[in-house]
Amino acid sequence: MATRLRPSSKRCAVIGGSGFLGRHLVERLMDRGYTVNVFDIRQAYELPGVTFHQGDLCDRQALLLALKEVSVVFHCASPAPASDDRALFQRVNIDGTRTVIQACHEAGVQKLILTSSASVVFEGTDIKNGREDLPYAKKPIDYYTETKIQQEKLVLEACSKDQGFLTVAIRPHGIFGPRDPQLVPILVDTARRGKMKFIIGDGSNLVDFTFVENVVHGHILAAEHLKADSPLCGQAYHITNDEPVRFWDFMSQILEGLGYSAPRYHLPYTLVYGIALLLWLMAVLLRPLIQIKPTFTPMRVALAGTHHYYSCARAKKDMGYQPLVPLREAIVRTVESYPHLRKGA
Ligand SMILES: NC(=O)C1=CN([C@@H]2O[C@H](COP(=O)(O)OP(=O)(O)OC[C@H]3O[C@@H](n4cnc5c(N)ncnc54)[C@H](OP(=O)(O)O)[C@@H]3O)[C@@H](O)[C@H]2O)C=CC1
Ligand SMILES: CC(C)=CCC[C@@H](C)[C@H]1CC[C@H]2C3=C(CC[C@]12C)[C@@]1(C)CCC(=O)C[C@@H]1CC3
Repeated sequence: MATRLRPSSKRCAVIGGSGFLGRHLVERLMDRGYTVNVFDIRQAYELPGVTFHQGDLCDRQALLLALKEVSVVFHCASPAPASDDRALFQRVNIDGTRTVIQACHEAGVQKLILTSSASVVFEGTDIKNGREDLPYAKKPIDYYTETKIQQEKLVLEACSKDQGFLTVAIRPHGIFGPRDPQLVPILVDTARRGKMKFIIGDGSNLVDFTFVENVVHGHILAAEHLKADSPLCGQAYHITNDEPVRFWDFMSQILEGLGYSAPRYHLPYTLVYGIALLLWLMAVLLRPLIQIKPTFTPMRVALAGTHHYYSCARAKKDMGYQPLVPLREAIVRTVESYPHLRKGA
């Protein structure tokens, strides 16, 4: 058992602090005068004043070193959804999160803020202005999301005012911004391969895309408002840009901003979904012989062709959340941050 030292309320740890969201969070916390420990499986950068602890969050002893004298823990580590590795999702998101909670108890941590996902309620069919009281998806869209559901339940159930251990879950949706290794790079790669010509469905489906700085703002507000007498204890909060946008308009703005053509031709949703399902089945059947990674998975087609946007009224009411960066400015700043992905670069 580690020796308990008195935690300072401005000393925090960011598990997953080398990742896309984690690094933005670390930078903002530093600006706000926090002392930050980063715990991550890799060290991606160096920042004066930040202490790095490299390790696997499933390793309790390694975690304990990073949580010494820490009062607030942000847990935003996860294997990438695209890794499609069931055993890894189970080990890191479920078993690892149990280890994080246990280590927090042992180190005397007072608050745990989990980065969950709005997709925990998404089953591949329309969600319009979804609130946090929607039930968890019975059939989650993929195994990553299934483990995000279990992870969120573990963290919220661990909230105990009696033990002085308070927890809250932030559910962002479609995070984007500078240094994102997913959204813009996938989009540009698809365009460069000549596959961004088609709009799935009629193109009117609304989706939340959330600028990374707004997601960070939601996390810090949650940490600062999480108190024993506050409504945040053991609750989940949607954090979005609060400006649902047509999925295909958003994609087109990013593509055109980087010099690529926007998709123009429409394909029926059911047709594309059916083809994606078929390709996915073939990939599964052929897996022992050859590894195929189709661009059009059923999950991606569902994300691209349905409405999925969420209300953040609860976050506004309980923690005074308002997005700091509007969508238009966020898109411009994102496009400008990827000069190497411009057409012809
Ligand atoms: N990006 C998005 O649109 C959304 C993300 N989220 C959630 O936000 C969080 C952050 O996502 P994002 O920043 O995009 O992801 P990243 O992959 O950029 O960051 C996650 C970080 O966690 C690290 N990590 C993975 N496994 C472990 C482990 N066992 N021990 C320690 N560190 C580990 C990763 O290392 P490595 O890269 O080597 O794996 C990476 O540095 C995640 O929980 C994700 O589920 C929720 C909704 C939307
Ligand atoms: C709102 C939300 C949850 C976004 C998450 C990010 C990714 C899942 C998307 C980022 C780029 C998207 C994309 C497609 C699907 C969803 C993304 C991967 C397509 C593969 C959908 C089918 C196409 O026609 C091409 C798209 C490329 C970009």
